[in-house]
Amino acid sequence: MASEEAADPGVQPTAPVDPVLPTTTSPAASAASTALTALASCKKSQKKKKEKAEAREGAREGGDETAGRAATIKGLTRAGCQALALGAGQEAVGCFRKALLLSRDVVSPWLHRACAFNLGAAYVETGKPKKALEFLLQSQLSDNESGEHLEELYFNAGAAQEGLQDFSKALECFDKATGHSGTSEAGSQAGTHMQMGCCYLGMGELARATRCFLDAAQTFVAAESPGAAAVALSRASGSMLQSRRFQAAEIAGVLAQCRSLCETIPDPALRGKLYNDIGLGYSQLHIFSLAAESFEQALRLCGGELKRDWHREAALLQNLGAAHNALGSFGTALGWHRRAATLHGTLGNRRAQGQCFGNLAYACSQLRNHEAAAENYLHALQAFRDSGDMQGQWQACEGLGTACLHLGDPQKAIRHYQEALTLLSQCQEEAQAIDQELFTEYKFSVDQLMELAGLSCATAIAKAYPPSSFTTSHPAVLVVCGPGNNGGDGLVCARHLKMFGYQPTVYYPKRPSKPLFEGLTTQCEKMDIPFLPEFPTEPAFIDEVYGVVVDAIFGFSFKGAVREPFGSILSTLEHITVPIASIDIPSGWDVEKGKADGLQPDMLISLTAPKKAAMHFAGRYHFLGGRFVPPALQEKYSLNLPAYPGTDCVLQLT
Ligand SMILES: NC(=O)C1=CN([C@@H]2O[C@H](COP(=O)(O)OP(=O)(O)OC[C@H]3O[C@@H](n4cnc5c(N)ncnc54)[C@H](O)[C@@H]3O)[C@@H](O)[C@H]2O)[C@H](O)CC1
Ligand SMILES: [K+]
Repeated sequence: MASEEAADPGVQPTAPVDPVLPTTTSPAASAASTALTALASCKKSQKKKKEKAEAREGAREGGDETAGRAATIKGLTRAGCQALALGAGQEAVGCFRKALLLSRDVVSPWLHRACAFNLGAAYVETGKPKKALEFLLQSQLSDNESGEHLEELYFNAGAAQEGLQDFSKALECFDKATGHSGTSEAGSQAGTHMQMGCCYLGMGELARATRCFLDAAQTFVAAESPGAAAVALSRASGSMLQSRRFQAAEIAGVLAQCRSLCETIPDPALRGKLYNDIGLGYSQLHIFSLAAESFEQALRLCGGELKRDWHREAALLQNLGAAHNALGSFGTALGWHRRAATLHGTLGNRRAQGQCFGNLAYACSQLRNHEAAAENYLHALQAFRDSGDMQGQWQACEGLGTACLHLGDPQKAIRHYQEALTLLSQCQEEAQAIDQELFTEYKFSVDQLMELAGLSCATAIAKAYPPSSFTTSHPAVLVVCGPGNNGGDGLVCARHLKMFGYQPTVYYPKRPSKPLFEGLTTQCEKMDIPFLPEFPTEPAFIDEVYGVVVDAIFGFSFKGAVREPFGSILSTLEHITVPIASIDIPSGWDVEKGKADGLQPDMLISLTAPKKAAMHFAGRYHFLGGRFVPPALQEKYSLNLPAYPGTDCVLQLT
């Protein structure tokens, strides 16, 4: 079971994840670490740069400037460098700013630019990319500057653009930096590759990101920097896992290389962090034996009593327990679960403690100790109640019900199962409550949200199925729209697809007579989007004419057995071979439980947040769209949504 997610005590636990150290698998985490890496790299080049600036300044000040002013600039520059080296970014900014002001009265334009560069680079360091760019631009060096100086300038400008999440501009700068890197050390070239990898991650281009990280790793190995090389490999494995386009053996190879480099890293903290990331990587690959070994190695490096990282230790204990559950070595798992639960309890991580109790209960039930299982499910239930985790609560109740059945108390089991059902329906009601609140409290209108939802769908489709990937003569898309808002999303999606250069055709058999839907229909008609009078009954016909089918038939309000004409439509769609992109939920699926013998779309675009049924989605592309839930509402309902990259309206989840 996942330590970051609710316990799933009734089923085989899934891969563990680390609640303390986010991996690079979610764009949210990658964006955060992008910024950190950028700053860390800058720091190094910064230091080098300040030293050079000092040297240059010393060499050129000459007799033209008053000796006093030049000496002050020199002193300020040195103080700025020292402040940077000590991590006092603000202080450094203050020194460099004063130096820049003084340099304005100095005749040497070169000196002025050097001071502007220092200030710009310090702003990169302090996480103020906009300001950084302003001064870096003032420092434009001339063409006859040495390549190394230009490399530094472009590197910092790239880091600033990256900070502003303008990844394509950042990549342009990094590209220029590598173009001027002829004589620079291999390490700095590899650093630029790392930054480029982070940019590609931010853009959701995972294969390119992987290539950059792997290139960086190779260069770091050649430069005998095992720590940096291992970090690069760890990032590479993260993007490979996220992209789902790589074979498990390839990813395992990268993890193994990373692991062997770890042995030579002297810094125990970095080694521990990397072993943990490697363990998470192996867990995602379901290689739980190597995951458990890696977590144990990380655990041994958690630090001595004085600077022990208790939070990391708790996460590692939890992950170790989860890995042993997954291996079926329940006897071994018990000890890890108990230690994890105790430590999380001491640290006040009540929800994580509930997850550990849930895992412990599951292990006990597998060992047929149903009394211990029931006791631990009760502890889990209480912890989930305290932390407001509804999903955890119904799962614990379900586990309790099963334990009671085994203990020969069917009446008690029924009561627990009933409670589980009530909690489950409350989860569903919660999703509807968010929906309601968006309209009533936050004063959004349906058409506003529908526009954003439909735009997300068209964007995700364009990302997964670019026109060049179509085997039909035109990028023809069939959009099948149902009678509710899901159908409305489909109409908006069709309109945006047309704007993106696709050739959508709509089938819309049940049209509500409401201004919203009538308006959307007219908009499509005015854009020359054809509406089919009949649905093609032959799956082969659909396969021949269209490259993608958008399923906008039913969303989260679908209930019961499918009524006509949608029953026949869905039966036909079940037999087509071209990819189906389902909006919000594959139509015909139970919102919670899915439908094993129903539509099996190639793509799912979850709106607002993935619905429970999304767990059963087995297609290639899962996107999240509908970037409109205000932060306060996300917080109120503990949505824990991953961060969207930059200004994108969609986020690729798998
Ligand atoms: N707030 C949001 O997150 C937004 C979600 N959007 C989209 O809206 C749908 C949910 O829309 P809703 O109108 O509530 O319902 P549906 O489209 O799922 O369908 C209701 C429609 O279907 C009929 N129906 C129900 N069951 C059956 C059945 N068994 N057989 C036949 N017909 C059935 C019912 O009578 C209604 O007519 C959500 O999933 C998102 O896609 C918004 O667009 C943006 C905001
Ligand atoms: K749908």
